[in-house]
Amino acid sequence: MTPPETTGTPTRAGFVALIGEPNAGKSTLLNAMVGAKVSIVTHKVQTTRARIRGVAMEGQAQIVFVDTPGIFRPRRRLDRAMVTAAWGGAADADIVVLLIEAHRGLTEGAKAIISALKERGEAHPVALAINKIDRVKAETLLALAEEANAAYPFAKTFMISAEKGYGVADLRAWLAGELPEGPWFYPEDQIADLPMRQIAAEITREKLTLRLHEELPYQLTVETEKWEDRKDGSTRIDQIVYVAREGHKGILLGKGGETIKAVSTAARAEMAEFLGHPVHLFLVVKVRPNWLDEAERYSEMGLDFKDGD
Ligand SMILES: Nc1nc2c(ncn2[C@@H]2O[C@H](COP(=O)(O)OP(=O)(O)OP(=O)(O)O)[C@@H](O)[C@H]2O)c(=O)[nH]1
Repeated sequence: MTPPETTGTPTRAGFVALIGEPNAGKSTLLNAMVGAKVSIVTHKVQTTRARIRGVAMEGQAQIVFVDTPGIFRPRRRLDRAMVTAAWGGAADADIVVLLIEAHRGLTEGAKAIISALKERGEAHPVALAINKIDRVKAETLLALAEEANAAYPFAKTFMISAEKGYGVADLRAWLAGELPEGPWFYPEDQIADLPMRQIAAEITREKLTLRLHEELPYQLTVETEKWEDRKDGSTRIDQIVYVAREGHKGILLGKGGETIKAVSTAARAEMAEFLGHPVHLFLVVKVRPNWLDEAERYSEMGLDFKDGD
């Protein structure tokens, strides 16, 4: 086969939001499309504000899965307000995939999500994935697909079993083809540990917040620059704390660097606990005056590093 780069196949990249009731199988599906490492991590972290749950490569396309953080987690009936709030994540997405469970059918929760999709006048394509098809008969499935498509004009319907892997490749290939043409968001060698990089950045940010209280400069971001799993079982993590002004740098460093040292110690301990092995953390504070432009760029990408939300 001719390599893609010589055929002139354009690269594609974009964001996909998986939505659905708790237990619909979102994590299992993500796992099947991205790789096991990712959802083990994301399952542990429910409070992180980082929204990237994983990145899958499909041919020349980079599919970035974004989360709808915490919103669909509560184990009670979905009400309108919750569903509406969930769009924080889905609004950033180029494509939305609604997961429903084959054996449960079009539940009240699923209907509430569909109403919200309609109310919003969702402009992006919404695909329906009927999951857990291993649990029902074919006739049931067809009837459910019909019922759901009568309720909403889904761009496409997939019948899948996230657990057994049925239909997952088809869904992924379709998603890849629907994404807009454009350059990839992330270098390929960062994809596997991207969610972990984000979680590590969130941890440092949280420690900064705890330490600095209201002194915390509003314009502050933490980025994980390097992530290196070492042969001795430890991980080296290099992070940059960006501030907008020289004066902020002083606040972060503290007298004789004591503030940043304390933050680093606390953050390292939490990262080590999270990963279950030793961590070497290196923090650098840098001034990036054009931070606001950058923030806009990140928020376009579905990342949310802004303060105060
Ligand atoms: N039989 C069957 N079970 C599945 C399938 N996909 C997922 N499950 C099971 O359904 C349960 C819920 O799956 P999760 O992936 O955790 O669901 P989720 O939507 O991420 O749930 P929340 O994290 O609560 O939002 C798990 O016990 C899975 O093993 C499937 O295709 N077939």
